[in-house]
Amino acid sequence: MESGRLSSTQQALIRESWQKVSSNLLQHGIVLFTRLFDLDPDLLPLFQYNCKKFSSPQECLSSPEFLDHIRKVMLVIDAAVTHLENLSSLEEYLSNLGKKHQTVGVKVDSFSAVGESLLFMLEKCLGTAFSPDVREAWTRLYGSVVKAMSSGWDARKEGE
Ligand code: HEM
Repeated sequence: MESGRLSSTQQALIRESWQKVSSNLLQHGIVLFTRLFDLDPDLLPLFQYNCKKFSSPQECLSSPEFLDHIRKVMLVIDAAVTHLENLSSLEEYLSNLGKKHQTVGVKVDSFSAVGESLLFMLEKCLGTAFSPDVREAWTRLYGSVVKAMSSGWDARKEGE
């Protein structure tokens, strides 16, 4: 995860745009995950707490355990924004996080829908301030996070 891939201008754009999102992480996280289930409803069954499957995205989005997952996701992104200049310090944590997601049945491919949902949420939050340059900066940052998480995947277990 080379922070060199993000220019200092891109880092500034990310920090500035995240300020608005971080004023209410949960609220914006709900926008992200609502979009994610629209894009890929098949992700819903991966979220089970006490072995109970949700019957609809709405039910999932109102469960306290799932709201906690939303907070967890947003805090990981927040940590990436805080460590823009030294993203490699998060590499080991993210690789382990990837491993955990493989264990619960997530496929690496599903992270692209998460990325699209992240951009959707940012656009909703920022409106016209979500310029092509801001989009490009976020696409790069998210790409680095996914790359680090994917390094935790054991290719032999994929598809099991
Ligand atoms: C395809 C999308 C995803 C699915 C289906 C998914 C699913 C899960 C599940 C089932 C768990 C375990 C239960 C729980 O803690 O709620 C979990 C844990 C977690 N997820 Fe995700 N997740 C996804 C994306 C992400 C992303 C993009 C991030 C961060 C960038 C993330 C961060 C976390 C964290 C921090 C935990 C807690 C890990 C721990 O207990 O140490 N998840 N995820």
